[in-house]
Amino acid sequence: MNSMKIAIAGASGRMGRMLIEAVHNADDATLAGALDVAGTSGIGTDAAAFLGKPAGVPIESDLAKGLANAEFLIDFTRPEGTLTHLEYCAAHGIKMIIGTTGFDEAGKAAIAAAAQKTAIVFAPNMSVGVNVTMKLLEMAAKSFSHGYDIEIIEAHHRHKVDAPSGTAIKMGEVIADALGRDLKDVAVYAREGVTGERDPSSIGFATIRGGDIVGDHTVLFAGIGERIEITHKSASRVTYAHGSLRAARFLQDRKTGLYDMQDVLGLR
Ligand SMILES: NC(=O)C1=CN([C@@H]2O[C@H](COP(=O)(O)OP(=O)(O)OC[C@H]3O[C@@H](n4cnc5c(N)ncnc54)[C@H](OP(=O)(O)O)[C@@H]3O)[C@@H](O)[C@H]2O)C=CC1
Ligand SMILES: O=C(O)C1=N[C@H](C(=O)O)C[C@H](O)C1
Repeated sequence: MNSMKIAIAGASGRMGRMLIEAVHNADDATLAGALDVAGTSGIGTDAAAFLGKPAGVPIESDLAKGLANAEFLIDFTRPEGTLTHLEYCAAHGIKMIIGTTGFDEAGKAAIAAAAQKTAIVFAPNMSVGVNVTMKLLEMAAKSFSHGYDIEIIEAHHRHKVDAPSGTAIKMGEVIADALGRDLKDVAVYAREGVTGERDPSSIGFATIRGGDIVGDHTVLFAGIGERIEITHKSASRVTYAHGSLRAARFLQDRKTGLYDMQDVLGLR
């Protein structure tokens, strides 16, 4: 069996460390590189030192050095970092698993363009549970298409920098698609002051940030006399790391193309 040679971007980050541990524990993967931002304290240190099991892989800021031995890059960083890595990976045929959230339309278009040169899985949430929840939401949205107000509530840790979460936005898109609406037309991201009555076609978002919440998402379908809540709660980031490794396995025999976790998990 060929071991997948995987590099990790954002190696010192919350997800970066979780991914390094997951690669270390996987029978079919080898840590082949690690990237982080120039000038940060981890540069030059062993990427797996925090596990007490050095891997002989230094954290690099130079992409040519950090990706010299890599077939895959798993990237959970920030949009500007991912887009820099994307250009290099597309030029060198390195497959990407992108978990970063917070891209604007131009960033998403750049990822789609790069997927003509290399194979990419791009998803705001790599957990099996969230991706199955997306299917439940599609079914629920069709059933509750009239008479039910739809609100998406998400909660994350105090360090999260983007809002609403990429997962919440994706849930909104899935629901809007199922209802034949365009999320851009119906999303309400904030309410304050005299807002007027709720537009029945709108999809509302509410964001909570606090403590060490890993990631909670609830979609509320509120009708007259009843309400339905579909909730997913992450208790550990390990599910995102394991999903990322499934995505790498899925890309093994693909050279180009843009995929998401629905493709990886056979849920489409
Ligand atoms: N798809 C999914 O399943 C999941 C997605 N995420 C997303 O992953 C991303 C990272 O989350 P998390 O690990 O919690 O964040 P962290 O802030 O803990 O880690 C981010 C890492 O990326 C590095 N980084 C920051 N800016 C750049 C840049 N411009 N270029 C290269 N590297 C950079 C950081 O370095 P430094 O510390 O030096 O700034 C850090 O090492 C977020 O967008 C989050 O929403 C998170 C969990 C699951
Ligand atoms: O930043 C996080 O932590 C998470 N981000 C992703 C998102 O924005 O949806 C996925 C998960 O909820 C954790």
